[in-house]
Amino acid sequence: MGVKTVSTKELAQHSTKENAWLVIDGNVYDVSKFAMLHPGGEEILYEYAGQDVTETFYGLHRHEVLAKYAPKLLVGRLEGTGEDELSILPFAENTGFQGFDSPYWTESHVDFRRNVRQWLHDNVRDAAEEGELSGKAPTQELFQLMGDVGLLAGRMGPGAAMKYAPKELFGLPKEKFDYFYEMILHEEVGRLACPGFVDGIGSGMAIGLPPVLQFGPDWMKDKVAKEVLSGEKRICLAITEAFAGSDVAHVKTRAELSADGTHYIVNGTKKWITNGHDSHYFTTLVRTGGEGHGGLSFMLIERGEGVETKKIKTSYSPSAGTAYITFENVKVPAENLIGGENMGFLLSMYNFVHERWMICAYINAGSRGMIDECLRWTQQRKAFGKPLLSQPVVRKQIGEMISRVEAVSAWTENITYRMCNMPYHEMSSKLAGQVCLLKYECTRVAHDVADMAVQIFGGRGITQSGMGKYVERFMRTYKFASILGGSEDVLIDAGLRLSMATAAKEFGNLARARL
Ligand code: HEM
Repeated sequence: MGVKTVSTKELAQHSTKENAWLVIDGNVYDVSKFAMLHPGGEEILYEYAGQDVTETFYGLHRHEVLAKYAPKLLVGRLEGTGEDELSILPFAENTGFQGFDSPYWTESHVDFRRNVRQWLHDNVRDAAEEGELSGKAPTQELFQLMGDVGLLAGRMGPGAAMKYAPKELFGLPKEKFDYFYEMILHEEVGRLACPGFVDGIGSGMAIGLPPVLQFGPDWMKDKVAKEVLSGEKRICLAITEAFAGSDVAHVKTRAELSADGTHYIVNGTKKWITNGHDSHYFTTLVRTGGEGHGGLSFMLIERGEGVETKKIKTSYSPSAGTAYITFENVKVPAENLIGGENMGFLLSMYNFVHERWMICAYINAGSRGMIDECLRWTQQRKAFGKPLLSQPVVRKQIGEMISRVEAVSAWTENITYRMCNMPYHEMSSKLAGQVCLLKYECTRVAHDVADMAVQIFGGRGITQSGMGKYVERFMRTYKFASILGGSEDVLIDAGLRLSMATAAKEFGNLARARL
């Protein structure tokens, strides 16, 4: 459960020697007993009892002080400063959630976001912080909770997954669920700012289950989607190899069909597989035919004999379960083939639009979170006798962050609107180029935003605990978004090529002549 919310009235009642509470960064600490042990003296703490001492505190202590004492002294969070509430700082939320009109966001979306944020705060935030630091995988209990509330199905998006979703997702009837609601889910998990853990709670599923849902046989959908979306089991997408990252056509893992046609024997390795270490199922790209992209197929491989997974240490928390996978003479029933032999490359392209769009929503939330962090910090932190925010050079940097984030958010909304208005197969081809370019720009913005945020936070922006910890984490991990799901340099080129191809297909010879 989340921490207790302390009202300002309750805080005021704890302003005596016997009952001394202090506020630092919105957290309320009980220092009544600690005061006599305080190296800086007892009386000084009583003097400030019942008050917000954030500024004074940071003028005298290092952040580690809090990391050490907070667990013992923490009472709760002061009302109005909660991480579960919609921020009123300009641009710290999408402005459609700050009282401005929007063609996309309605009251229902506002309620939905509030409900999701509150639920994540109560059920996930503490586990996420803990898991991000310890590297432990999210628990089975948490997966089941997420299944019950529809968070797992919701992160798959509207359409096929809704068959396996509960009747309501965070109070919204599932029939009303569309890509804008889904976008809120990705943004809100992104906002937890625990990138490794957040990938651990379903990123493998969000990319590994779509091939099953879109192209798998009915038995597979009903069994696997039900188990995964209820939180009972885990699935991941096993495409990349040490030999082939974004260059999918060079995948080497081989599947040989047995002489009687009943099963395949799979041999090979996969690398950088998100959630691979803890997955029960692997949606795997294998070579069933000749060289190049025409010889690839997708199949569902269940963990069993011959399947080995080893954790890879990456820049974010091992709670993501990023794995190196070895398939050694793994026997896979022929019925586990997804979408027909040698169709794998096409199928993998088909799902990229949704995957890349999802990464955009997620990383934009991270970039926006940096605006929030910087606005809070620069009002609080004084340098050369005045708050940082009163320095034009600091305002220029934050202004630049805001302009860039607002631009990519608006572009993401625009594409989301298109997704809501075309069937899945159409969006997978028509929006392919647009989403490549969108993802390129979102992660470029994240790069610049991370850089500026660290500059603004100074030493704290490179410190893993204390005020700058989210900035440090963002700086250390935003690159995941720019590499996973197709790396930036590949996407900027593919974006234009695919858009040209779509235009030629759509408008035929006329377009070709003009192109
Ligand atoms: C939860 C609240 C607090 C904790 C856990 C805490 C803890 C500590 C610790 C561990 C030190 C030793 C020096 C260090 O390691 O940085 C220290 C020093 C000090 N503290 Fe606190 N403190 C708290 C609140 C405050 C407040 C509110 C004030 C003043 C308004 C204050 C004033 C001082 C002073 C003046 C020193 C001595 C600094 C020096 O030697 O340069 N502390 N505190």
